Amino acid sequence: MTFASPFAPEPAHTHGQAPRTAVLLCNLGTPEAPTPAALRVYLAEFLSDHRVVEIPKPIWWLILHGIILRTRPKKSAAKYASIWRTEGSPLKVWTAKQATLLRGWLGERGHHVTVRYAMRYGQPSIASELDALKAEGVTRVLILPAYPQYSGTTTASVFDAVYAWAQKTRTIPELRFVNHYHDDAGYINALARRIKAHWQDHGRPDQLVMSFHGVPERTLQLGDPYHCECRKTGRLLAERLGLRADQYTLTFQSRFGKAKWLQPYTEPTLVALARAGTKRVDVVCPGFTSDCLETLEEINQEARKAFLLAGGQTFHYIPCLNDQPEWIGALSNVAQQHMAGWPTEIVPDVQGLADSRAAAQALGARQ
Ligand SMILES: C=CC1=C(C)c2cc3[nH]c(cc4nc(cc5[nH]c(cc1n2)c(C)c5CCC(=O)O)C(CCC(=O)O)=C4C)c(C)c3C=C
Ligand SMILES: [Fe+2]
Ligand SMILES: [Fe+2]
Repeated sequence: MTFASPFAPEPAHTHGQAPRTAVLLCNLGTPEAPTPAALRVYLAEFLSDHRVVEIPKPIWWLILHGIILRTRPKKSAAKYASIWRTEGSPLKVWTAKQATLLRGWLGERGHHVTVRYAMRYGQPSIASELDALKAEGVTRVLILPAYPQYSGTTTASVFDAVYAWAQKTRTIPELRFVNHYHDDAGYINALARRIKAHWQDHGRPDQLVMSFHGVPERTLQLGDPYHCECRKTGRLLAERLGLRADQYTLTFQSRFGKAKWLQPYTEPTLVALARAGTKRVDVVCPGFTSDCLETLEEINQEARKAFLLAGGQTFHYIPCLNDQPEWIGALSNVAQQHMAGWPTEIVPDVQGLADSRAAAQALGARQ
């Protein structure tokens, strides 16, 4: 008598194979299309994550399914439609490009490292990409979140998805996790280069606003390091740009729901700056490594409108790091530091491979 195994069957032909290393670049996720139906699927998965919304599950389930998923998909779909590209959602387009460039960057430096990207919500999922890496013979995986600042709502949720996959997997690859790189010199340098290049072409603003995605203020009280890490990124970036404290402002955007979130809020700050007579602001979003809905629509459309309506004269949005070479270099450095001790040269173990194949065949195992 045989029982169904709780672990998915997997090929035995990788037994004895030399270690092979991969980097999995993990980002948030995005809807499949800018339509209410696709938004409903995306938001249902995203907002059901207890890491993202910490309200007790039964109460939240009623609010989510009774109210939010009936109204928000249509509104959000219209916003996504305004930024959608022929190739798809900007977040996915940029993340995919970063993975390709990172693979090339590491390859040119003599490392045989596979690089793939995955999305925490939607496709390609973290589980499907880890399965694909295993099928390619990868035995060591570095999980690299696309978030420089650690937050329980984002970084930890990526890790949850990896652990959930591992719990269903028989042969788990060696895993390493990058928690954060909010103060990495390469990352700060890439941001500074981005901003300086903008100022070379367009002159300087009266005020530089550094806008980070917000989180509920309660997460800070409960010990989440996110607020501190955003502040540190902001301070290091200002130092790198030679800005005085009165030349920049750090704010938090994308508030969701009625609770207090980290302050100051981005849009009210921009309105207050305009009312106080600030003529030109430049807004940069250092916590977002790819342009997405929150930067292209919320900042470059909505916040721009609010600033100009309140009497501001000039609004510049400085794009995210996206495919900037200095940024890809910084990302590759972060990855390499975390792969220390992991050989990244492939040395095929031909005899070991033949032995394990023969042994598996003799037992009738899957090939
Ligand atoms: C409900 C609570 C939310 C928390 C907490 C939150 C934290 C958080 N989010 C990002 C990065 C991104 N968020 C994006 C979109 C987005 N975020 C929320 C809600 C929370 N985020 C929602 C509901 C949405 C979807 C859009 C909408 O309906 O408003 C995106 C953009 C995705 C895209 O497809 O372009 C990013 C990126 C961080 C970094 C963060 C905490 C630190
Ligand atoms: Fe968000
Ligand atoms: Fe702090």
